[in-house]
Amino acid sequence: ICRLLLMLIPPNVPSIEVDASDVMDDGNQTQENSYIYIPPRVRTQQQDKRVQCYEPATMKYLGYFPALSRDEVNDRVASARKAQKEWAKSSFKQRRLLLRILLKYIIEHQELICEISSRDTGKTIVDANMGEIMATCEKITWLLSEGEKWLKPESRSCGRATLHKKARVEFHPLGVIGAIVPWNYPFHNIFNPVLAAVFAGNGIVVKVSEHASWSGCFYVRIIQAALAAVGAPESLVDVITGFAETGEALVSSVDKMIFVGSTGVGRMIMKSAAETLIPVTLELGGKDAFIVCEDVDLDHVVNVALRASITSSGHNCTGAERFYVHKNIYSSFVDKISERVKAITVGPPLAGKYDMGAICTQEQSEKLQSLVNDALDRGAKIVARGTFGHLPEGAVDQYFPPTVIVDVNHTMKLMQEEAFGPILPIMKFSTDDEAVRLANDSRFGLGCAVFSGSQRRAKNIASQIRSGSVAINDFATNYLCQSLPFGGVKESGFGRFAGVEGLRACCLVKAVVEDRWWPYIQTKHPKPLTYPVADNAFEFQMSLVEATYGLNIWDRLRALVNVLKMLSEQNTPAKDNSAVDDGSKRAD
Ligand SMILES: NC(=O)c1ccc[n+]([C@@H]2O[C@H](COP(=O)([O-])OP(=O)(O)OC[C@H]3O[C@@H](n4cnc5c(N)ncnc54)[C@H](O)[C@@H]3O)[C@@H](O)[C@H]2O)c1
Repeated sequence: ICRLLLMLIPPNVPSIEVDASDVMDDGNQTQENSYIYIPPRVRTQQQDKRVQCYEPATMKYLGYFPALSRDEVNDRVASARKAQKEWAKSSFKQRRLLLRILLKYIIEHQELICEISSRDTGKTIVDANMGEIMATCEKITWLLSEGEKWLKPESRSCGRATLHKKARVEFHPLGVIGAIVPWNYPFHNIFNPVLAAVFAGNGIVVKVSEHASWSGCFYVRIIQAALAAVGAPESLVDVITGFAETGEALVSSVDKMIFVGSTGVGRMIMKSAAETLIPVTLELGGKDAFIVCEDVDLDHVVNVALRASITSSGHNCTGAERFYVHKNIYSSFVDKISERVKAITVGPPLAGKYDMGAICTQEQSEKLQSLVNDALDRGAKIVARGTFGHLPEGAVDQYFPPTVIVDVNHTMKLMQEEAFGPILPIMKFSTDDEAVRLANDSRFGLGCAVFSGSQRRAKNIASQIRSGSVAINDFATNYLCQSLPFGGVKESGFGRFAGVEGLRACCLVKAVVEDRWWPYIQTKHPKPLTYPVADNAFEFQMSLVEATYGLNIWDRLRALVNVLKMLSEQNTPAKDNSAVDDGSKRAD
């Protein structure tokens, strides 16, 4: 009752001021663009020294940030390390206040956060709100209510040999965590590792993507303002900009790496981490299956399928990328989804009401087209595409409409490689076993969704899919349950970054034992085992093992009697051990 009453009293959470004047001074995309960015045809690299930022939806130039050198990265990590020494002593009360301040700011500034994300990535503000804000608020709320519970020392049972002990696991901060993150959710991708790391008492330095540095450099101001408000050093959390070299420098200077990105780069991160032997969490690509049995409510599933593949222009690691639909409803599913896709409007998200925005990079747009071309060359057919709105001149190549493709099979790259875009390839299946086989025929294993009118049938299929998560009769809702771990298997990576497992993965997990009845009962080595060991030491040890662990009570009792007998006998210490000088002589 007290808890309930307390919930009715709004907590006194201070507000923070974050200067956004420079980021929002020219945010209206309906205005004439005077400065259009033309990205170089070759991929930008570290030697360019600058990370150039532009709006994917309009190609309007946003500015640049430095590509930090190894020394500069080391300096940033050193500052975070210094700050962490202080923060490690903070109470959970102080850490919760930090989270509440952030939550308050986020809720009061949703529009600002979403517009900035939209400008930097090309997604709509509705998608930004769903993917950036909601997921982050869920994480904060979960940490507020359960974070301390999962980081408190946890009692563990003692074994038979250590009945006189108390055992527990303690969760200490690791130090400074490094995170290298992609561009798809620039707000959430920063907040997600930062919240867990800082709540567990760590410092953290996040290397943002070269394709979403502009927003990242604003979002970190929010975190630093909140740190200042709770009296913590601002350098505890930092955001750094650059390309691969900057990322590599980060890997070699931190105590743990959280990498979220492509499988290829994940491999490189693991190699670099081997040098300093730090733990790594690899959250890599996906090619999630979306299985639809014949007994579903088709209209409902079509709605979910569209969100699963088109949200955030399809830039989702757990986006639905392979649709397997039962042969009995295959045609109706294809017809319904095609009709809906044709009505989806695509355009610059801040210039009008569009369902889907731009593709974040031109490179990504080209990759989507090449996957589609490969499929078409091998006999696939496009049955529906979304509708373009008024596309800004100079940014036309940034748009790729949602595309429904049929007659696909697993020889096509489209069914094997991650697309990370709004493409819906649909295949039919005849039996549940076939659906499982098709879903598992992938290098990736991140998420999966299974739909059936029978919950039991859906669960049965889901249990056979080799993936880090599965949503039954829904899509990716596991990500909104922030108590759950998130991560994959196979080429989707390993380690978990959300939930209890993700929070504890930010910790030095320390096993501690101490005497239960100190100082009255302590470990005392039995006489035959004290140095120099007795002649019957091995016999004694064997009896001790049987008396402690034997399966049969009579054998255990017999062994116990033996143990007691040997203890009571005069234990003759092995004589003349010093004579063993050349390794060949044995004591008498
Ligand atoms: N599993 C997940 O949770 C998850 C979530 C979001 C995105 N992703 C994946 O991210 C990918 C898309 O993002 P991306 O194109 O930005 O990925 P990416 O792998 O190209 O880049 C990710 C980050 O790694 C950095 N980087 C590149 N080379 C590096 C190196 N040698 N050493 C250190 N850092 C280096 C980049 O600068 C960037 O910040 C997709 O594969 C997607 O599935 C996974």
